[in-house]
Amino acid sequence: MNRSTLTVPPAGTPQPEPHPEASVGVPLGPHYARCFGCGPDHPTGLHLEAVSHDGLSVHAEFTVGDLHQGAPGLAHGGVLATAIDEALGMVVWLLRKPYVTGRLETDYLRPVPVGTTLLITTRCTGVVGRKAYLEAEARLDAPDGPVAVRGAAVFVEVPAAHFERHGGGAGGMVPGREVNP
Ligand SMILES: CCCCCCCCCC(=O)SCCNC(=O)CCNC(=O)[C@H](O)C(C)(C)COP(=O)(O)OP(=O)(O)OC[C@H]1O[C@@H](n2cnc3c(N)ncnc32)[C@H](O)[C@@H]1OP(=O)(O)O
Repeated sequence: MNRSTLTVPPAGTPQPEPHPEASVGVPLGPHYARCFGCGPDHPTGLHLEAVSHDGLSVHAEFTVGDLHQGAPGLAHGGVLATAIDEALGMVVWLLRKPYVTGRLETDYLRPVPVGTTLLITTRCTGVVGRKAYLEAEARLDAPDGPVAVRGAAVFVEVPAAHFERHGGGAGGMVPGREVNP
C-alpha cells in the first residue's frame, strides 16, 4: 500500500490495550440507527455488520448492492471508502472514547462487482495523545479472498461537545451515551 507517514504511528509506539468494556465476541450493532454506514433504518445505507474478537480489531461485512454502483455493475470507490471509514470507526468505538476521522487513505487494488460481499478487517496500530492510528483491509467474498481495498487512517479524539456543537446532538457517537436515540 502507498502510505503517507501521517498514518504510521511513530517508531516505538506500543500496541494499545483493549478497553475492559470493549464489546468482544458479540455483534457490535449500529452506533446510530440512521448512520449511512451501519444504521439499519437508513434506506440506502451500507448496513455494515461487525464483530470484534480482541477489542482492538473488527471484522465487518458489507454486500455491494445496486444502489452502491459507480460504473455499471461495479461499486463506487467513495462507497468503498465509506465502508472502510465505518469499519475503522467501529475500532475506535471499542476504545470507548469519541473519535472522528482526521485522515483516511485508500488503495483500490481490484474492482468490486455488485453482489460481492466485502469482508473488511480493521485494527488499531497505536494511540498517541489524541490520535489513533488504524489500518484496514477488504477482501472479496471470503476471509482468504483477494484483497480489493486497503486503508489507513488517523482518527482524532474529540470532546463530546464536538457532536453537540457541530451536529446538534451527540447521538450514538459518544461511548456511554444512549445508542440509537
Ligand atoms: C460503532 C461505530 C462508531 C462510529 C463510526 C463513525 C463513522 C466514521 C467516522 C467519521 O466519518 S467522522 C466524520 C468525518 N470526520 C470529521 O468530520 C472530522 C472533521 N475535522 C475536525 O473536526 C477537526 O479537523 C479534527 C477534530 C479532526 C482536528 O481538529 P482539532 O482542532 O481538534 O485538532 P488539532 O488540529 O489540534 O490536532 C490534534 C492532533 O491531531 C492531528 N490531526 C488533526 N487533523 C489531522 C489530519 N487530518 N491528519 C492527521 N493528523 C491530524 C494533529 O496533527 C494533532 O496532532 P498532535 O497532537 O501530534 O499535534
